[in-house]
Amino acid sequence: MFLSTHPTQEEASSHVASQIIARINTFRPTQNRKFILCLPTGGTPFLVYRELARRCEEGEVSFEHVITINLDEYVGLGSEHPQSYCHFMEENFFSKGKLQSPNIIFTRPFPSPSPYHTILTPSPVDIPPNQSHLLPGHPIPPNTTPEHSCASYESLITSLGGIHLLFMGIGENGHIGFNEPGSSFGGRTRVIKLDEGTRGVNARFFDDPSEIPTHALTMGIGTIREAREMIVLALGKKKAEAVRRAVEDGVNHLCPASALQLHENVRFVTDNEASQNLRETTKTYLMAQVPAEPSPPSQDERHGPNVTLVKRPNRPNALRGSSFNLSLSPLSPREESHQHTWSRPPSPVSARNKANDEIIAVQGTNGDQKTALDTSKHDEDNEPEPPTKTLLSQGKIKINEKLNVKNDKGDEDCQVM
Ligand SMILES: N[C@@H]1[C@@H](O)[C@H](O)[C@@H](COP(=O)(O)O)O[C@@H]1O
Repeated sequence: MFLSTHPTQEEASSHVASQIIARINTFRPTQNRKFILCLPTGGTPFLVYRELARRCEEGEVSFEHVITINLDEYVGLGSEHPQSYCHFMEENFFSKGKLQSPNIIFTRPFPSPSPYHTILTPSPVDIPPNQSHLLPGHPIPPNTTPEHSCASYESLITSLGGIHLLFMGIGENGHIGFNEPGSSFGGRTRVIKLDEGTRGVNARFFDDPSEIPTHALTMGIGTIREAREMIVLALGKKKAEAVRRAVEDGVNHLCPASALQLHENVRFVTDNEASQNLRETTKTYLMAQVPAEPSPPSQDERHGPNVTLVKRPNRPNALRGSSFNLSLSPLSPREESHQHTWSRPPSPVSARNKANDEIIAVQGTNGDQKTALDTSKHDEDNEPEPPTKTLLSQGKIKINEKLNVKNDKGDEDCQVM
């Protein structure tokens, strides 16, 4: 565990944004080698998202080859609800509040009365919409259950080869994601009943207290701990005791964040207020542990030696660097309400673990829904290529792309419609 403390919330948030950007740029993600980034919601990450969007707009980082996976979601709040985490992500990061209409449909749940009447323009964050994944809080996709959605989310993470960087906050009671005190350290993505304390703390976001959900979907602590690297941001004196318990107390189930003490690559980032309960010796030693930063590639290196840097045009995300075309036909109200990124029951899973890489290949079909995964090897670094293409064919969305994948009969180069 490492610790990085900063005088203000702005400086701590900027540091986290810098860390995320450095990891993405050092990784040098490509179309066939995506960077898998897990993201949180809540009040804490707000400034980080603002900073990431600003620096993306300035060309310091691109999310074109980043896949995002969110930590948690309330049960019962539709994507149009302003307090759903889906809505939060659209408003604060994916589209930065610039929602207009019409024409483009998105494969992630979308906070608009009608998904196909909404377009993002012109967002500085260049992440293609089909590369953002959230747990479906409401409505639960057809022919499935919340438990199935959770199992599917686990399969998704596995199919992507695991999470490279997991960024999250911490609850006042020490929760991570929505893993409340008492949660198993080996827990997987699941439905959880919210602690009354958490509901009380989060009541500040709701006009009507009766709307505060009683349950949530959350990645489990076991799922979280499998991320290769984690950044935990804690801001303000209300988090000081949770930070102290997570960092200085023994590892115990009543403080879920204390499980992170056992992970070898976790960085707590705080402002001075959030670290005020830590002993000076703790700060001294954990801050001394911060590893030297690998120098990220320059912009020229990232874009290749023969490419002239051009500021990205001001046009909708979905049209920017998109690798496939979406053709639309109007959806019935029922279909509209089921446009979830992740909406099918778990596929048959075949897994192979190579060394400690946790790269697992998944292949499966389910009726007309297909999961197509590219499991080809990646030459660079002799690492297996993480599967990068998880495509859902659902409702009236047609995905037209030649894929170098195998279908359930083993045929290669199939077309998913
Ligand atoms: N489920 C979320 C967590 O993901 C978040 O990290 C934590 C802190 O929230 P905040 O940042 O608003 O203090 O609690 C929320 O309820």
